[in-house]
Amino acid sequence: MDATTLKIKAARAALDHVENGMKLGIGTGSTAEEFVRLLAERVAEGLSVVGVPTSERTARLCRELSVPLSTLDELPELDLTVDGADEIGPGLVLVKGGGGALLREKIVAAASRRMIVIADETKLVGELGRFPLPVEVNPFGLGATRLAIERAAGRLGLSGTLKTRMAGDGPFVTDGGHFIVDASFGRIPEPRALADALKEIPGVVEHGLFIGLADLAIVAGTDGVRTLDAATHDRT
Ligand SMILES: O=C[C@H](O)[C@H](O)[C@H](O)COP(=O)(O)O
Repeated sequence: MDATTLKIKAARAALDHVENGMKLGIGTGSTAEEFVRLLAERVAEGLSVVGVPTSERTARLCRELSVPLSTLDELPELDLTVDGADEIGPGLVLVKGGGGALLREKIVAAASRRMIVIADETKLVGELGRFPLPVEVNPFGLGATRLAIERAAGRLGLSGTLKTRMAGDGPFVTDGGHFIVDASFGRIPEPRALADALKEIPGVVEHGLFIGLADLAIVAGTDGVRTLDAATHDRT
């Protein structure tokens, strides 16, 4: 079974949690886009929902497919956010931001009563950190911020390459006008400690560690679709 088929299976299972009248946070990335496509089919059949997109890319797709959109200014509290992830670790701690949308994704997830993460089984890991951790930074003082990230990680026993994400000839620029530093630590045994340390650096706008935000993970594999609960990170 190819990755796209698995992403569609996870997205379809998430749709079962969507109810008429819901205010939805809508994630970013290839898996979230499968969810948008399926959601659009249901909307065309009469389902009434309104979505808050987590990126301009997702907003464009929603508009193309006639999924009604709003903003967190109009709807500051959402019922459910459905989004993908780059890694899903124990306790449903996530690494996100491979598509550069982590800041809006985190704001939207935090404004939602529930967050469901959807993924194919390759995203499930025993320990986070194989996927480089995206850190969104202010362009001002980039060099100093990179050094501060390196030192903060070092104090936690972490080392690795930091790369400013590029898009063509220049740095990749997020929807919020920031840069992304991808930090390849290889392993993140203490996500909370790293998250706290990163948040103390003034140039860091946000990081891709999502802790205590996901309630449920729907993970599709060749053996079927599993639902993992945040409390147990186990089959429910
Ligand atoms: O910034 C992007 C997001 O965090 C995505 O949800 C994440 O990168 C997973 O994307 P995909 O479903 O394409 O693997």
